[in-house]
Amino acid sequence: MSTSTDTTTAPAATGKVYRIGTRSSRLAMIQTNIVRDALVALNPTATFEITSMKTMGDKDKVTALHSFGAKSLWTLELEALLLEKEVDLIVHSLKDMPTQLPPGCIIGSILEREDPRDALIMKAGSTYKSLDDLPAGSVIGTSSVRRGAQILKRYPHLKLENARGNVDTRLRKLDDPESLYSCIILAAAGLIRMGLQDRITAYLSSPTLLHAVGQGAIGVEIRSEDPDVSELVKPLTHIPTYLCALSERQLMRTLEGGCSVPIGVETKFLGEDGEKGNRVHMKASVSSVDGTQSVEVEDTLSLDDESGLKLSVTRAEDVGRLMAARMLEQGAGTILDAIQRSKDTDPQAAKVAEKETEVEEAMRKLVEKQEATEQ
Ligand SMILES: NCc1[nH]cc(CCC(=O)O)c1CC(=O)O
Repeated sequence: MSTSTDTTTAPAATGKVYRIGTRSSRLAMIQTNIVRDALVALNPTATFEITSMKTMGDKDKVTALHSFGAKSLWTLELEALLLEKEVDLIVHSLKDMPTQLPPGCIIGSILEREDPRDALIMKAGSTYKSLDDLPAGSVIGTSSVRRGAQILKRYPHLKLENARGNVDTRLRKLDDPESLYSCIILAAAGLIRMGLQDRITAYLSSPTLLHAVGQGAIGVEIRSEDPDVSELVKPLTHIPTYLCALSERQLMRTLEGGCSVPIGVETKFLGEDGEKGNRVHMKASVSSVDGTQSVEVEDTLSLDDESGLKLSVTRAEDVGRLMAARMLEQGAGTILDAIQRSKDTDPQAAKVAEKETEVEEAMRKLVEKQEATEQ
């Protein structure tokens, strides 16, 4: 396994040492530095080391894996390091964290969300300003079924083409005069954090495009049996982001039968509002891959339970579960089943299934090893 370690804080004589795991992409490193800087500020005598690595998602160029959202591509090898105590915490884009974490791993903290919207980026030198301006047949670079499905719904005359690679790579491919792309769509959050906000031509949001579950938030994963690290990272949590993220992740958990589907969301924490109490406003959609069918729901729901307990985590998850149930009542199940079937008959499905089996096998070994060390 190729990892690199960089110690930038001088060890304090009495301080503890914590190791932070991350992917090695530029965005992942920027987000890890945000977490480390916040930890250093709160724990000036502790030392934080960063261990970075390439995950399967960084290495594997099989587009189908990504468009199908094969599980744990970005997280599994890092979770192995966590369970083996090679690192004490992992910094992820929350969007890339599966809704089911391996046994022994939990979310320790969710930091304040950057702008969660998607962003439209025109090719360098383009005079077009919005999706509406693009002539029929223009090519949008995206490998995301969520983005593709929602775009096709409103812009059936536009064409989608896969665009793989990290943010810098995708921008380079877009600007290559030889490339087919008129534009690409990326998360605004990544661009903003990388100082590339100048590249954003337009922000996309409902009704055109609902963002991904967890988009724009940073998640910190820790061992479930590590009260010390749990206490360390807890103060980094931004409560409104945390509650919205829990609702979104529960919605996804309830809808997906293990496969990744075009689910879009927009969630807003409305805060303490006198008699109305703490509420969350959620919009959610699920679309067929070609954009011809979709189910959308929207509501404002209370987070205060009957006992008067404020801001309960359980209630946040209930919101997601309830919204998912409403979507299923309105026929989301038919869309989800069709996606599952197309996944099974896709020529690349065998390759995806093979990779998923590999991931599951690796996960099983990891858990077995973990259980053995606990006995
Ligand atoms: N692996 C894709 C990924 N995961 C997180 C981000 C951006 C940051 C975020 O959404 O939190 C991206 C790139 C993108 O969608 O543009």
